[in-house]
Amino acid sequence: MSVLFTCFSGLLSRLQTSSPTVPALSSSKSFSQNIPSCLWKLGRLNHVAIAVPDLEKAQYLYKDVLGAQVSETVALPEHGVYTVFVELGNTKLELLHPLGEKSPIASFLQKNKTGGMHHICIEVDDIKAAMTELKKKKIRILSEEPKIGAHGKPVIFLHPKDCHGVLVELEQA
Ligand SMILES: C[C@@H](C(=O)O)C(=O)SCCNC(=O)CCNC(=O)[C@H](O)C(C)(C)COP(=O)(O)OP(=O)(O)OC[C@H]1O[C@@H](n2cnc3c(N)ncnc32)[C@H](O)[C@@H]1OP(=O)(O)O
Repeated sequence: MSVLFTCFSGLLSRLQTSSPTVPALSSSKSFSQNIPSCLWKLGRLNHVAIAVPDLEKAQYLYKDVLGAQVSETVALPEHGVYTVFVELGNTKLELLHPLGEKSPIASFLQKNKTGGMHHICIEVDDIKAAMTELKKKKIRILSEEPKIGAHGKPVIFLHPKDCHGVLVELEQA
């Protein structure tokens, strides 16, 4: 009962705050088709990841030129990356550099020689529920199970071709 109430009040607040450019609910669809899922929800933007060909130069840019707080380099062999986090207050940047021959960042940098935005990471409140629903909606998840990500929490990646050209990481909040 309380779940239903939460869903319904969430729907009402979305309807009340929706932008005028968002099309109104189609009267041809039944009301139940438009009830948003309530098993899991998106949270805040955790980070934006940037693949860089030279980690030291990128650290220099963010720390010494732009004056940001920049972490030490951490190796994450399970993901095939070196990571550096840049603290921005409301979110973070994650600088990524290839580690090992099979690194996903290596193939990305082959196509984007000077580096570029690699993925965005959004927090979710229930990553398993998210996986179940996204699979039903035919969004490709790039691993069978969540992996432990840079913050020691479970993460999954969604195929960029199913997310309008952006590789999306979901992290358990
Ligand atoms: C530590 C952790 C954390 O933050 O917690 C991390 O960051 S780990 C960060 C590193 N880990 C990951 O990225 C894991 C998830 N990534 C993957 O599974 C892979 O990198 C894929 C995204 C599936 C891409 O695989 P692969 O490079 O073998 O395929 P591919 O080069 O043929 O790419 C297939 C198509 O996707 C596009 N594509 C590839 N990478 C992309 C990206 N990052 N953003 C947007 N589009 C991308 C390609 O241009 C290509 O499009 P066209 O066909 O149109 O040319």
